[in-house]
Amino acid sequence: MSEILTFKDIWVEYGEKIVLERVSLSISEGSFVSIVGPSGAGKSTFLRLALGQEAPTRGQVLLDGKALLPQCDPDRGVVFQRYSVYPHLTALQNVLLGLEFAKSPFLGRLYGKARRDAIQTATDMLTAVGLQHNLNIYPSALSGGMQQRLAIAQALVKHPRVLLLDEPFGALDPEIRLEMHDLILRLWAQHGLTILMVTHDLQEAFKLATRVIKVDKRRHDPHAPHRYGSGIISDVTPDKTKPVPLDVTTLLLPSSDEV
Ligand SMILES: Nc1ncnc2c1ncn2[C@@H]1O[C@H](COP(=O)(O)OP(=O)(O)OP(=O)(O)O)[C@@H](O)[C@H]1O
Repeated sequence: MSEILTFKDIWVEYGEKIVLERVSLSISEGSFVSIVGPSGAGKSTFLRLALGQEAPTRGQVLLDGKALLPQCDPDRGVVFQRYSVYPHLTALQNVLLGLEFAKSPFLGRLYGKARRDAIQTATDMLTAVGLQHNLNIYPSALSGGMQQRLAIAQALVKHPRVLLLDEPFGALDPEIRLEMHDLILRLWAQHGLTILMVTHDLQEAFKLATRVIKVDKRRHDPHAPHRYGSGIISDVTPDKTKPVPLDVTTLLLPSSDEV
């Protein structure tokens, strides 16, 4: 499998605070990578780097071997835990808007056949996530799970190659979470996506991902906690032939060459 995203010796610093240090990682096209780690370890920062929303202080992020442009582009789509969708637009308008801006960046509006085609594409995408009966509903009238389905449709309609998920199921009930797991695995396979997902839920990470990466500090200075940043302390390939063990924390213990 070819590499799609590469992080080369990344450092992220905010003033004196070092958030990430010496992070190097290659992500193969088609993989499902989950990033786990304690709160504040820099997981979302990782996603912002992959999205191009933020540039590293040092090091490089490459997409297909080329430096990432400091902006979002159609190659990457993103879904956050909440507030990914526009509350004043219906489900259909939310998904359509992305297509209109992709095809008509200045006006953000399509006309005639181009608009009819875009409406069909948006409807198909909403059908793929199970929202075909809610096209004209506003997000406030959708359940949390349905809002996340809408956010996924909005991200996928532009056919990104990389889908970035920041705790996408974190606010959902356990039963809805399981439905969303099935949905995301189906879309991952159908669309040939590469997925990078941040989650606090280790069971979720091991169930969904083909690779689980833990970020945490490799070294601590008790007098100056901001002095050292997080790095990759373990990089695990879950065994998909076996059920996820109840206690997966032991699988994420740092290997001696990673500390
Ligand atoms: N723009 C910024 N300026 C200063 N510090 C920042 C900025 N953005 C993030 N940080 C700090 O970087 C650290 C990592 O933040 P990040 O949101 O990436 O962590 P996280 O692992 O995703 O945390 P959580 O699991 O709680 O969401 C935090 O200490 C945060 O306060």
